[in-house]
Amino acid sequence: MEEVRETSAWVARNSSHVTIDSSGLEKVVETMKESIPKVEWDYEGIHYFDNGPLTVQYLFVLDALNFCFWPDKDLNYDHLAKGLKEALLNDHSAFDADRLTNYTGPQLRELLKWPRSLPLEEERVRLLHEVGFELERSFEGKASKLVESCGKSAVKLVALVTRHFPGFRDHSMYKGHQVFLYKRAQIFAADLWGAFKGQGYGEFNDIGSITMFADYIVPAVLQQLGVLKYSSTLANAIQASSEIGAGTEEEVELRACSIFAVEKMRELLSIKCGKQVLSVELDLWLWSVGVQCPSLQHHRTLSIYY
Ligand SMILES: Nc1nc2c(c(CN[C@H]3C=C[C@H](O)[C@@H]3O)cn2[C@@H]2O[C@H](COP(=O)(O)O)[C@@H](O)[C@H]2O)c(=O)[nH]1
Repeated sequence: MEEVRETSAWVARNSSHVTIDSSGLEKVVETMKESIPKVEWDYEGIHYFDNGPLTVQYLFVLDALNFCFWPDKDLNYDHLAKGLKEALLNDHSAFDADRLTNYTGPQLRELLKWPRSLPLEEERVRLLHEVGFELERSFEGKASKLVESCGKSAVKLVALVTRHFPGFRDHSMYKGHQVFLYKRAQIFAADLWGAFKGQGYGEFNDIGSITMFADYIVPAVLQQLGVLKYSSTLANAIQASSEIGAGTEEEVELRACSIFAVEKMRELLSIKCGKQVLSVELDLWLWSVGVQCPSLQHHRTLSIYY
């Protein structure tokens, strides 16, 4: 994703609140010299998988809803994945395109077995409708058709998803520049690659083009590792759990600098240790470290993008 890499690098060069500490970065790479931590996709055992097109439909619905869990302190990503998996095991047609266009908030809650309103519930429902409607209109109702039309290119898949589904157009304006972050579109490609182990629906000749997925967990991990440094105002706001507005300089910098830092980490691993590693692999390792650390303080932004 050249536009994600280039625009994130531009933010990192012009950043006011977040900086990348090169000695912190080198230290982390140093610890990885011996062995690069490798985390298995679905190490948690929470995902639906049947090696076929229904898995693709599951992953697309999952990533359409893969954002903003923190406003409910008891809710997390695992609930979404497990809930959707259960729903599909109980009813194989639960994610048929025509069903997706009709879900209501209470039905979505019931599907996920969640006892109260979901964060940004109306947006979640709207995005499900958008997915169902556009899959039906352009892809015979099937996310697998969308993937098949990408000729084993993750870059094409991200382009196609963002072209057809406005809810996946994760971008911001920053100091007069358009910045592309594309977290959920890229993670969809990565989830396919991980779930299908690089084969079939998960075969992409250019998986190395995907960047890390700028969410709220990985920036916090990078900060804890000493790779990212925050201005004192930003550090205090995160510490106090104050909301950081979507599209503010602080928010864009947190996300874009994380992308840039992981790209630098990958480059350094290659230069210093001769080890070729994918940003997707670094991302999963960093994310798994973050979600296993309950005291991690992350930034709080209400957003449909991550
Ligand atoms: N960068 C990055 N962010 C990721 C994921 C994943 C899950 N990936 C699946 C793929 C393989 C694994 O086996 C996982 O099952 C979720 N998130 C983000 O985290 C946040 C949720 O946090 P919490 O509220 O604590 O549950 C939220 O923004 C969510 O969008 C990832 O891989 N990378």
